[in-house]
Amino acid sequence: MGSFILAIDQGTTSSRAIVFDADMTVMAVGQQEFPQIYPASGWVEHDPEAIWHSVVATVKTALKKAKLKAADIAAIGITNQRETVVVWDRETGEPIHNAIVWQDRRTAQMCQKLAKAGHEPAFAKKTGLLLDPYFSGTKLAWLLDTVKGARKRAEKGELLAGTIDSFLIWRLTAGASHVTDATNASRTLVYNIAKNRWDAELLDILDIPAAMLPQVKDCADDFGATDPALFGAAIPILGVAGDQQAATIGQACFEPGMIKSTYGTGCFAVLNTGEELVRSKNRLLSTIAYRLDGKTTYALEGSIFVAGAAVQWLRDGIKVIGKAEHSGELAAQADDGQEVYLVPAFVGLGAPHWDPDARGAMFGLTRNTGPAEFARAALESVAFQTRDLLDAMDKDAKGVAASTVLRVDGGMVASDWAMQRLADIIDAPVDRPKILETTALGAAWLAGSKAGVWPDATEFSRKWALDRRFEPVMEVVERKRKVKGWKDAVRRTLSSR
Ligand SMILES: Nc1ncnc2c1ncn2[C@@H]1O[C@H](COP(=O)(O)OP(=O)(O)O)[C@@H](O)[C@H]1O
Ligand SMILES: O=P(O)(O)OC[C@H](O)CO
Repeated sequence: MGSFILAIDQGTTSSRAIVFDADMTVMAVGQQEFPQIYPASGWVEHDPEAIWHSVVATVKTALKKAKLKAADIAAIGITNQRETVVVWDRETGEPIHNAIVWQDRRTAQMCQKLAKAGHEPAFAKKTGLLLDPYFSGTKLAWLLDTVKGARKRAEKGELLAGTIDSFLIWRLTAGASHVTDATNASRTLVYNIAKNRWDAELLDILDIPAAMLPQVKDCADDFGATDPALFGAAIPILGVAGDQQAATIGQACFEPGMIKSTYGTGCFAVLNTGEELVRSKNRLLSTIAYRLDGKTTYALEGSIFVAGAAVQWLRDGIKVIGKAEHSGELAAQADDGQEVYLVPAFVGLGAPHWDPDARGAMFGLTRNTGPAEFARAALESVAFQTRDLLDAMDKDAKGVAASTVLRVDGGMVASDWAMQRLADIIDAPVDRPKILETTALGAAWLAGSKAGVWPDATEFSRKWALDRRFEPVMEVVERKRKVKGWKDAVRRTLSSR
């Protein structure tokens, strides 16, 4: 057996495969973007075949770049965009529909109906989540309601369902393994996080046949082995976690009270609450941080749907920048005298507002407003939203968030300007680690420690290394004025329902 670890990071906009050596150093990266499909306003889909091909291609690229063979890899760790759901045929492995992506709002009405019927408390108590279209449950119900004959076929055991990890493992193992891990299960709206099992009552409410769901495993576990025909030899899959939980692990947030915030397409702040399942009174999510050796560690999570996506909008939507990395430079040129706010509710608002019907808005525009003010407003919106999450966490977890440094990662943290503004707005230090592939690192640690080639959590935590700390420098008066302006902008953007 080799000593290298391969992480597959299947994200919202691209798939990545990363080879790490036994010292946890990145040796090679394969990356491929795939198309986003927007069939209607607020709808977002992915072609599961495009995802599958991108994963196989990036694994091959990473192995080639690292000059390694499949037999050199000790284990694979998989991490993935969460909540996105696929239904496929057990015999052929073919999906019956495109994957419905976490950002998709098509089940907003279904969620409203369920809430009106009085079901929200049961969902919240058992899953730690809210009745929002974000989660997999109502998306799966929609597929069963909409694709002809799907529910009957699912009842007969002909169709299987799963989040992206589950679909990939099914394909990687040539149909030998229909499994998922506890973190991915905790995002489905039908998994009881206190009892650690699929919940019969919730499945019944959504009319989802239990037979189509995967077996739920620990995050470091035996998930099956890859079909030798794919990469030349069978490789064991020993680690799986949803990408935000994998980033929590990769940032070594193993102690209660530690927080990481990841800035990819969206932004997800996760606070480790230890073995205690903390219930939020401020509309945050209770979720599973990880489950190791049968022991569950819980977290409070704040989920923002648009972070790096606001930078993509600057680049692809209004075309004021040519590349994402130009956004900070442009924002730095903005006129201090103009107070321009962007509330990027392009797909509604997530925590703590949970308003699927809100849509984006800008405030404070004048004749002088130009590209620089748009760029600053987009980057600042990410900082303001993070502040809202940390405020909510602080209330739920009794002052813990206020006393903690924020560990950050994800594509957007490459921007020094955005990170400095984040520290200024949240009024706390922001730590950027040396390894920015934190999500992949977390998945690799799960697989590597299970395979016995990587160290335990304590040693892994010791190796976490700081690249740069951003300290807040903004004047108190300016921060207060800006935060007040933001709150006002959000109030005016929320839908009236
Ligand atoms: N230098 C930068 N400044 C600001 N935003 C950036 C920068 N580089 C990348 N981004 C943003 O980061 C996001 C990509 O991050 P990534 O972690 O790869 O996301 P995902 O896993 O959601 O696909 C994109 O939305 C992009 O606009
Ligand atoms: O693909 P990312 O990094 O934007 O993460 C997506 C989240 O898992 C959605 O919950």
